[in-house]
Amino acid sequence: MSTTPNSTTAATDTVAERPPVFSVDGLWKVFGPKAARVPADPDLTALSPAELRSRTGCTAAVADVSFDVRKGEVFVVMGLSGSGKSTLVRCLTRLIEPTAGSIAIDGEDVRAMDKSRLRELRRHRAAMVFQHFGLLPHRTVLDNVAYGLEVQGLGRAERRERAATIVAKVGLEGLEQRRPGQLSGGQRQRVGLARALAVDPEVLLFDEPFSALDPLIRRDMQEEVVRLHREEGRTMVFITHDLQEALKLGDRIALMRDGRVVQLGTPEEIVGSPADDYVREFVRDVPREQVLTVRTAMRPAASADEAGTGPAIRPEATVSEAIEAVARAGSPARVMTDGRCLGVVDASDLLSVVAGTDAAAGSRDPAAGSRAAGAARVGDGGPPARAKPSVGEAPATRRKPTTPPPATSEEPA
Ligand SMILES: Nc1ncnc2c1ncn2[C@@H]1O[C@H](COP(=O)(O)OP(=O)(O)OP(=O)(O)O)[C@@H](O)[C@H]1O
Repeated sequence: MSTTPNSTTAATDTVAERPPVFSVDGLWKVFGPKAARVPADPDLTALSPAELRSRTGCTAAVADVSFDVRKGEVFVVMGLSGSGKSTLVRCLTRLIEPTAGSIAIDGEDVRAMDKSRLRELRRHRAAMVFQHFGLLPHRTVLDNVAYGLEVQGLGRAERRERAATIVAKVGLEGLEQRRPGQLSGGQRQRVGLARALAVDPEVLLFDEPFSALDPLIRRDMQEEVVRLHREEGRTMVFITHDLQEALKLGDRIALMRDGRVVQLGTPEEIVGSPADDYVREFVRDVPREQVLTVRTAMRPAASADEAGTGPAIRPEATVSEAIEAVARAGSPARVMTDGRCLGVVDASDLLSVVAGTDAAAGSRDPAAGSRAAGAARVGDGGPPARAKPSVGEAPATRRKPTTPPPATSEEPA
């Protein structure tokens, strides 16, 4: 099977330049009586959730949401319980029928799909990994993974061979003949993941897959997702209510509140330039130095001497890594790319990022800043602030903030 769905994507491009896989525009899902009148009536759309409920008996679980999920990105939908995450992601494949708005996958109108096209969408193009695994209890691990291939009509020998490859890929080698009841929660989740992967979908949709797992196993699974994404560059949409998980996994995060996307941006944009007080409060306790990059902190070199000496660091290195480099060298560091010095950072620049006293985090980079609020179409405003890792490349600095690689060589690591 092909395990490199994005192998045609140039290794050097950025996520923002890639075509959208999912394109969502003005999407609404309203539960309740005469739901369709809500999106169409400006008087009703202007109401708060509580007012809408008392006036109409309706809940707008998704309210005028627009975004693109781009090829090869991990797109995280984050928000507190009841903010509309599951409803939004279920609308993508019409597991929940939207009330209004448009959804396209690779340009094809999802809302216009007939039953068989929808089945094909869910089976082959956008496979879902659920929190409660959805495994068949009487089947072995191997047969659970092969199940989706059986549904696709593949012969027994071929599907078992393919399933065995995927089982090994998710670290379950040796457990092929066990039944789900004989596995730990983490192992069961791996089977769920393997089953979704087996059909080689263009997009993997994860519905809070790890929230029932204990913290260590959860971290394991997060790393598994990072590894899979690094190796395959598969497009992923990941629901979570956990900010740390969102920051760790997401190339971009859509932060939801009361059915609306209050901000959509890279982890750096969300932490460095919160769109409003709600987001600011949400990210208040995030260690900024582990999320913000030196792009945010750098300033122009004061002299040719400053531009020519000092340790070299990559623009996407975190502030935390830069602190280490500057502390070791005892001098400002140069932010280098392709042998060019983009700027420099000294201890005081870095400290102001940590303290949150830098003028407005992200303001030094014209590409930075929030690009989304409310109903505005989001994510189309050009490249994200942080240099995006290309497909197949590990964005290891952000994802493993506690073990930064040394970043002090002349050739930035
Ligand atoms: N079938 C339904 N009928 C009526 N209201 C619903 C239905 N499903 C969801 N809702 C409401 O829609 C809103 C969004 O629910 P949703 O499950 O999408 O939130 P969520 O962010 O995924 O929450 P959680 O993290 O708890 O799963 C909530 O107010 C919920 O009560």
